[in-house]
Amino acid sequence: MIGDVSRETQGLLDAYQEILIRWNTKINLVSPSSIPQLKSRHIDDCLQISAYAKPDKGIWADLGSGGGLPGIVLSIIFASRPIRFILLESDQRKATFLRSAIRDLGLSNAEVRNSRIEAVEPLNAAYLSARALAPLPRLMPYLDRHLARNGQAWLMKGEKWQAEVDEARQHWKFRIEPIASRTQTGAAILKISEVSDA
Ligand SMILES: C[S@@+](CC[C@H](N)C(=O)[O-])C[C@H]1O[C@@H](n2cnc3c(N)ncnc32)[C@H](O)[C@@H]1O
Repeated sequence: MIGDVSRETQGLLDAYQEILIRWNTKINLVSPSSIPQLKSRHIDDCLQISAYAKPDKGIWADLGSGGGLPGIVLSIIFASRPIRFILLESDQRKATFLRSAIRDLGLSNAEVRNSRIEAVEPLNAAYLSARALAPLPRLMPYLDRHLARNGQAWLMKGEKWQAEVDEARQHWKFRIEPIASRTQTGAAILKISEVSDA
């Protein structure tokens, strides 16, 4: 378990996992082989962000949400804050899943855009997240498009994160705070802000 959550929040996290498992038999939301470790491999992984991010208000854009990781997990955790979660997902079936899960969980703070990230109007998001979407050099134009000037991006990266940062630095200036993952050796959560062209 990462972080203490209320009984109500835990109930929503449990309900989300049940919905995800049910839909995963029809749509590949997460790798079927990872289902037995759904909590440790996926939910706790995403909960790490909530241990560090302290969002106060504004839009939180989750790019390439897929099965709702971390978008739905964070909208559950931050349900009592004045944050509006916008989940961007280009795959129609996954977007249908996300809308259904949001409705079933009663998450009034979350909405889905079934569109490509690069086709959505700039969101001016105070917060942004992405997990398993693309290498950092390909994420940077998305941050440039959707992150507000003083915004923070929370990117969940695998063990090659340092090489991705070095490559991204060739074209972009940004401030970075890497946080070692507690769920995957060598992986990191990158807090990125102050993005501009190099
Ligand atoms: C590998 S999955 C990761 C999903 C989820 N974030 C997770 O950690 O399980 C990447 C997701 O991003 C979506 N995606 C990829 N490129 C996209 C784009 N340009 N715009 C919107 N969604 C995109 C895919 O449809 C897919 O659901």
